[in-house]
Amino acid sequence: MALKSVPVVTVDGPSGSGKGTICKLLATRLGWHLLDSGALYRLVALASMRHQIAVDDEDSLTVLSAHLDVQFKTAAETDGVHVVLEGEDVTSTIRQEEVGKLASKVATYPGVRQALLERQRIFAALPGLIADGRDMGTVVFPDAPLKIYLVASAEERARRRFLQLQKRGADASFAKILQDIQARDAQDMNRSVAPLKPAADAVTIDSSELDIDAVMYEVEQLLRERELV
Ligand SMILES: Nc1ncnc2c1ncn2[C@@H]1O[C@H](COP(=O)(O)OP(=O)(O)OP(=O)(O)O)[C@@H](O)[C@H]1O
Ligand SMILES: Nc1ccn([C@H]2C[C@H](O)[C@@H](COP(=O)(O)O)O2)c(=O)n1
Repeated sequence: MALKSVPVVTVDGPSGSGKGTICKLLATRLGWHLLDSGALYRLVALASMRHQIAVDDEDSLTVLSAHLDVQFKTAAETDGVHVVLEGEDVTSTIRQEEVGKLASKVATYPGVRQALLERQRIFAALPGLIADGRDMGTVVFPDAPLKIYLVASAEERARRRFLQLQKRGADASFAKILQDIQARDAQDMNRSVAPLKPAADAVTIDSSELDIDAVMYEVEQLLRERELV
């Protein structure tokens, strides 16, 4: 009897384009698994801070990535997935801006990326996987039947982050957020290994002028066209 292959939908794109939002909604609607690959790079960054590993010590960062003690806990009684690093719940800590910036830096190292590759691939399980990241369609799941490249202008992404921070009551400067987004784009797009770029067979969706429902509508159309639902 032939084994049933696992359908994977990849969603790649720059920071703040809405990947996380769309992937969570899709995974919930379809009842599929969800891979937040950025969380893995953020975990390496956080663990390196805690173990005082220098940001330029690629060898130690590679060893750290290969032995990362992490659990993703989904419990019916909790709200979504909880990320546990070395026994401690770090779900909100890994979302901090400084952790994201360091994640983008450690993600430039080939050894770190290689160490995390298999950890990402094992998320592919029936009934299907929604994979959120920068290299899901190009490197991690090159055979995925649907690849989406979600973009939005840097100004619109900065506006969304600004609103998000304002809602949380955080002090935020639009100019600084825009500058950080542009710096992160440059680092993620220009690294030599697995840079952020659309896969040759990806469908690009520009969400600059689309709300979340409109993006979901386009994605669900694509799922139907590819007979994935
Ligand atoms: N189409 C949209 N229209 C308006 N706001 C949006 C849209 N998509 C996402 N947002 C909002 O933009 C913010 C960033 O979205 P999200 O965290 O999903 O982006 P992301 O691409 O996953 O970013 P990162 O890669 O940095 O984790 C959130 O506040 C989200 O609610
Ligand atoms: N597949 C991935 C996912 C993430 N990264 C790096 C680059 C990002 O700037 C950083 C944080 O990601 P986020 O949580 O903001 O999506 O991690 C990567 O290189 N490859």
